[in-house]
Amino acid sequence: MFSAMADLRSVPVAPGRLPGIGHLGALARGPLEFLVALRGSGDIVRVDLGPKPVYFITAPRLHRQALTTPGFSRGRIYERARTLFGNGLATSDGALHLRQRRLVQPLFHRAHVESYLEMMAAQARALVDSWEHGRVVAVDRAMSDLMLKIVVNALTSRDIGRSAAAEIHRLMPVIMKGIALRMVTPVHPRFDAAADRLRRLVGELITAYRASPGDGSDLLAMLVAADMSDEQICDEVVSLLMAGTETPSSTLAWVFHELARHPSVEQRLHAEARSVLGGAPVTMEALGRLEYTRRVVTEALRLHPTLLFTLRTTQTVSLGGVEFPRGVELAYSPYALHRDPSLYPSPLHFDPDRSVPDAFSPFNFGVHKCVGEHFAWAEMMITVATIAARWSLRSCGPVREVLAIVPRPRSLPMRVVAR
Ligand code: HEM
Repeated sequence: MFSAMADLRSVPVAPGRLPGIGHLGALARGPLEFLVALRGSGDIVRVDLGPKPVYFITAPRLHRQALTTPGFSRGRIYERARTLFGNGLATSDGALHLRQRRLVQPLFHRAHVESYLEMMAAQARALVDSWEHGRVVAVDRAMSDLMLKIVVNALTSRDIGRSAAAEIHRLMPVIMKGIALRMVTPVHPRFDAAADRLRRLVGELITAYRASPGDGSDLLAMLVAADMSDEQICDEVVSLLMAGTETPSSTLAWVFHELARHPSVEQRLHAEARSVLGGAPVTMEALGRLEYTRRVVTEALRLHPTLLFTLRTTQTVSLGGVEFPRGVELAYSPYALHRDPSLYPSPLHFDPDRSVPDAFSPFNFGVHKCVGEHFAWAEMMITVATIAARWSLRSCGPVREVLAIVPRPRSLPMRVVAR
């Protein structure tokens, strides 16, 4: 029968392919540059990274289409992540994912997030109160620590969670540091010990919550009250710790890096933080008035997003005029999509005044859209405004971007200057 669809052989192959190793060499030489350059070869481009080719979606309209059409599962990165972190919302797929999404999503509704604003503001204030004029602080580490504190506090606010919280703070940096290596190696003793301990610790917390449910106001109490096994709750907690710390902390580190390079942006931001917050308690309504702060964070999310997501077809799917049979690997890079000059003129320029197109969605589209989006906006806006109202952070030298799930500054020492 005649089909207007082209088959896989029609998809252009990325330049730099070598016999035997495919594109591994080109990718190793400059992974970020390689991904950004793919769009020059077509809307969908074949990359050979092992025995099976991966088809990279480079056109923003196809990216949205792929995420909102049935026929895709999450692909190889998530399969690997599942063996390490279990079947929580951030890694699960299909019917199990939908069931979990129905249970977890209500916990992140605006109204619930509102109940955490005071805690978020108190944590951000404690950080800025600990700084002194002239001191150099590791802003990347300060942001990771703050974002972890906020998630852990939202998860467990009761006394029985306090000692567990301290240990989670010790374990998470070990896990986050080892994750990239552990994804490609069969063992990693430090990572494995920390991940095991984390699961045991969360298991003990769940037992304590079941024995004494408390007033049910924190996330763990709500998970325990939902219809889930202990193992499933443990997977959800690990999932939230993993998904809920790295991305906002990296985004915030980039915000302060960009502010130091753009004094006029910084001035506007500072003026807004003072006039809107001005010592008043943080409310959703006040966050809504931090319009310029939102633009600054949005621009950091555009320029410094997640590197890569994978997909796999679960049935025959038509995309961009090509017919993909079942079992084909696809991928897309928000990092590359957000640097497409047809959508973002002068894409490397940090410009909070640029207008963003519908295709822009740092929290993604479709069934896996970030469940923590409201939470993330609240904690990031509160952090930026709280710091900006008191301090200016000055650069201490050049900053290198490192390859990671969310490419982040290698280290970000900055000098704290009183305003
Ligand atoms: C700057 C901050 C954040 C960004 C840019 C971000 C981005 C994303 C993106 C792009 C996805 C979709 C992944 C996919 O398609 O497979 C996602 C999913 C998810 N995020 Fe976030 N996220 C952020 C903060 C958070 C926070 C603070 C939490 C929780 C406290 C969170 C929890 C999750 C979870 C559980 C999922 C999986 C949702 C699902 O598959 O149903 N995220 N996030």
